[in-house]
Amino acid sequence: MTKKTLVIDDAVPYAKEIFSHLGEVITLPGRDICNHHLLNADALIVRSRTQVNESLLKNTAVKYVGSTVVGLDHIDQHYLSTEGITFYSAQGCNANSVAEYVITILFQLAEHFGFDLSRKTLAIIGVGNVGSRVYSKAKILGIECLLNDPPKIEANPDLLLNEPYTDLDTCLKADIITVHTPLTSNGKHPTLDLISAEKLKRVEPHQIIINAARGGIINEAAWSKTKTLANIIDCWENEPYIDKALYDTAFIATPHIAGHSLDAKVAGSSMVYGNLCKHWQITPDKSWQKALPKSPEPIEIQNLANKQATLCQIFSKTHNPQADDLAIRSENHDEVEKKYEKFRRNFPVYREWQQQKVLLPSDKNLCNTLLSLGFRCH
Ligand SMILES: NC(=O)C1=CN([C@@H]2O[C@H](COP(=O)(O)OP(=O)(O)OC[C@H]3O[C@@H](n4cnc5c(N)ncnc54)[C@H](O)[C@@H]3O)[C@@H](O)[C@H]2O)C=CC1
Ligand SMILES: O=C(O)C(=O)[C@H](O)COP(=O)(O)O
Repeated sequence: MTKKTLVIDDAVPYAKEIFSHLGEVITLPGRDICNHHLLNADALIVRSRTQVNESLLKNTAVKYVGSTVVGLDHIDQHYLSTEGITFYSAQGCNANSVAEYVITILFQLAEHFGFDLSRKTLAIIGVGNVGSRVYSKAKILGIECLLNDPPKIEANPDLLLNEPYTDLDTCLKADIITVHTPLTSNGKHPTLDLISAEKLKRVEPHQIIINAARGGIINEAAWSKTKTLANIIDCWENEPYIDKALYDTAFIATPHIAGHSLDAKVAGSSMVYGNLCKHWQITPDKSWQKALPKSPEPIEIQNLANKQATLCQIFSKTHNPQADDLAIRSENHDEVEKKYEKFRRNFPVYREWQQQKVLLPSDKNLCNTLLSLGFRCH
């Protein structure tokens, strides 16, 4: 059997450890992968920075494309299927990471502005892998939610009976609005400009808007002119050349890192690896898992005034999006754009809640909440 060649985005962690037993592994920055690198490649494994389309793949040997992330807007799936190229993407791999980012920020906002989250409504638009995890965590934390997901309701109308699904306009009246849809411009429920300039006119100054899904779902030009209590932006149009006016409005602006926990990245790689082994009918080799780091040191907490403050402290110790904001923040916008990709390519390692142990004083209620959220308590 001839040795296979795999071209892999160098931001795929443990690419060599995981994939080398399948063939020769060539790693390249995702944005730099070009047609000529793929002429003799059997498989291409990407994250979100490689546009996978005809101009990339024409006349190459590639017969398998794996994406270790979730968004599909950079993949021309129609082209892949007409050319008989197998495609797999690691759906759900980073859902916990994004949900933890959103929940941490909600607690940071509550502490900063001095409000009680249990008195606010949270609208979740797009209730798939990420949105449903935001919902389940918010429920555990006593936050009232509204949900919007027309494709999901069409497939399963019974959801309306038991869950707080409603229309988009009602969701847009919630205190906090967070979007978790894909970016799509076709089909029955396109999301490009879903929260349009017209819809943003009805947003009021006490509201909070979060976009950790994709730039373009919320109309950026209109959003930057909309008065809100806080804007949280992780995903932007034209990354890394992000809109200065919108950036200047952000309470927290991060460079598309909500899904960047180590656990999410490794899950993405591992899912693609499992699928490729199946596709090539090769028995998977799990020895790469020895290369993974151990769980982090336990989190020690101080007794704070109330449960919300204590949870904010714990969440922020697992991963603090405000530090990611500071890492790229500058008065000089050109500087922000320069730092944007550099920071995400050298992103500090952090672990999800399921890997975290909290050293707690004897507070049963707090401990039960943390256990329900996936933490371990000691
Ligand atoms: N910031 C980051 O690092 C990350 C961002 N993402 C983005 O978040 C998006 C969501 O991720 P997942 O939950 O894993 O995807 P998913 O496919 O599991 O869920 C998306 C949900 O949105 C719903 N939806 C589609 N069109 C809609 C519309 N017009 N209105 C309301 N709902 C609609 C779908 O029915 C589905 O339930 C991804 O497509 C990706 O663009 C995902 C992971 C990491
Ligand atoms: O899964 C997705 O979709 C995302 O947005 C990823 O978190 C993006 O990760 P990168 O490939 O851009 O590091």
